[in-house]
Amino acid sequence: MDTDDFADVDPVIELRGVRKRYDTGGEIVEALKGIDFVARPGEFVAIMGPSGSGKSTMLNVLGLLDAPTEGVVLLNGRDVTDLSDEEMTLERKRSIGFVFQNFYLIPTLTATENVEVPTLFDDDPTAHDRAIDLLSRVGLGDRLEHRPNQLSGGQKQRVAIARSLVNRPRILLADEPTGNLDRETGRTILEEFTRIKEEDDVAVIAVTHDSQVTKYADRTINLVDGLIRTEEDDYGT
Ligand SMILES: Nc1ncnc2c1ncn2[C@@H]1O[C@H](COP(=O)(O)OP(=O)(O)OP(=O)(O)O)[C@@H](O)[C@H]1O
Repeated sequence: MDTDDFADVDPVIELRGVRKRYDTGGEIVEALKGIDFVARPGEFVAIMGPSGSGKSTMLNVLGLLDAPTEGVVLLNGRDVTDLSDEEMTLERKRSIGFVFQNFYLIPTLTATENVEVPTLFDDDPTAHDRAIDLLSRVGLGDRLEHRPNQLSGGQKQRVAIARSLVNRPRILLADEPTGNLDRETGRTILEEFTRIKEEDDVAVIAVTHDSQVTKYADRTINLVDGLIRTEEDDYGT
């Protein structure tokens, strides 16, 4: 798909004029200083930038984990900026999956049970089969009953990816997804992201310091001091 094709697709998430200020006991830190950003289904966007430039803050705002101080967040075209915490949690659960650098798997649960965790309160009889299917898709069909300490780093990250997809999100947010992995394992995770965006039409957005990630991304946003400084795409424009 080139940029023009993407321009016809409605954004799944959009930030308009987003500012985020933190008040740390009198000292005001402005982590985001006016961010305009759009992600569409089926694209992979990398967010890079120096330490303290606002990457995690931006990811938290995109993930509805943190509300902007100013500006608007649109999810599937709907303004979700002023929703209550409860509504926000529901929207997050419906539309957004998270993958973190440290995997955050529960050590006492098997791979399948870990993938099922986000569905635990849903009384959804299909969740178990979906968990098995997702684990098979990420190449762990023969590791279903393994616990995290019986899995390699890359396998743990793949369990975390399967878990992030169990509620069929439209957006996958990843915070340093290759940060704790060797280069080759990181590559398999990035190939997984590519497959997910293509097959499931998910928007994948990853914060990273790893230049390998940008090779797989369709676009790379560079944040500097709370602002998008440059944007590069791989569409040849
Ligand atoms: N909860 C918070 N309270 C106060 N200040 C915060 C908070 N979270 C972030 N900040 C500040 O906002 C700025 C941006 O932080 P942020 O974590 O978004 O940067 P980052 O680009 O993700 O950095 P890193 O690459 O080191 O993780 C920094 O100056 C940071 O100190």
